[in-house]
Amino acid sequence: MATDIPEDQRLTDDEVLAQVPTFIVAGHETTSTATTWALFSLSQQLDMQRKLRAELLQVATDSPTMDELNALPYLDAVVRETLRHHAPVPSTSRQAFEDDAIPVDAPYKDRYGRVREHIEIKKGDLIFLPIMSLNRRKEIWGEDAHEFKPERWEHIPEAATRVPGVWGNMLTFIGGPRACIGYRFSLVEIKALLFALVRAFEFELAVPVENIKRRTGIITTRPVITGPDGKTKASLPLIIRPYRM
Ligand code: HEM
Repeated sequence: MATDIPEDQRLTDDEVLAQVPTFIVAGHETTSTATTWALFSLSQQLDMQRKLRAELLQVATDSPTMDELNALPYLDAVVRETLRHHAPVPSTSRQAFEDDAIPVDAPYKDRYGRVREHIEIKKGDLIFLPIMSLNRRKEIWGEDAHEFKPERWEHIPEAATRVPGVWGNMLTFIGGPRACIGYRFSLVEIKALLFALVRAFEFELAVPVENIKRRTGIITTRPVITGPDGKTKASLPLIIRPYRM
């Protein structure tokens, strides 16, 4: 690899190759799943799809720069809301290296009815992090937390400003030293995909929305439908028409 850095700091060819699966799973599936969910929500909320298209059509070029994409407020709100509402990685876990106490926002009752001021954990405990549930928490986002509403990003609630995620007042890319390293890249990828797709096409669901369920695999959560054979498969059937002004 690069010959202008000291040899002991260079990656070997094997080390470079070993990154490929990580980038395919961590980088490709997550971003494509996020874009799929964005199209799912925009196909249900045609007013939002039209509003987004109107904004995108004001851009004078078919190949905008990253800065041009990032300057589009409604596109930004749609991407934020997609990643909040449909967190492609809906949960993860951590294991405690040592006994510890996790601070909580407000006292709570444990399963024995005792009031607790923090969560006690022991070395080795596994801690499940319900990313999507936290992203949709009514105590943070209000009564409409379970709705897809890009407009909420015009004024986010005060409680959301305290969410310790690495990006966007949500836990979609988690936080701390092992947060997602690819989130900036992913955000601009999703924006570029939606820019090209929503400018050129109109999207509508091809099956009743009740037929589309959510299934979580090892990492990502995707839309699935049940086929005539009774088997579910990852799919989002859409009717796609070229957009004519
Ligand atoms: C919408 C898109 C994405 C989502 C929702 C997402 C989400 C996440 C989450 C939740 C983690 C933490 C996993 C854990 O430790 O339990 C993570 C880690 C990671 N992500 Fe992403 N990611 C996305 C896109 C990307 C992209 C585009 C790349 C690379 C180009 C990437 C590369 C990585 C890598 C390498 C890690 C491991 C970091 C570490 O352990 O230090 N991700 N991602």
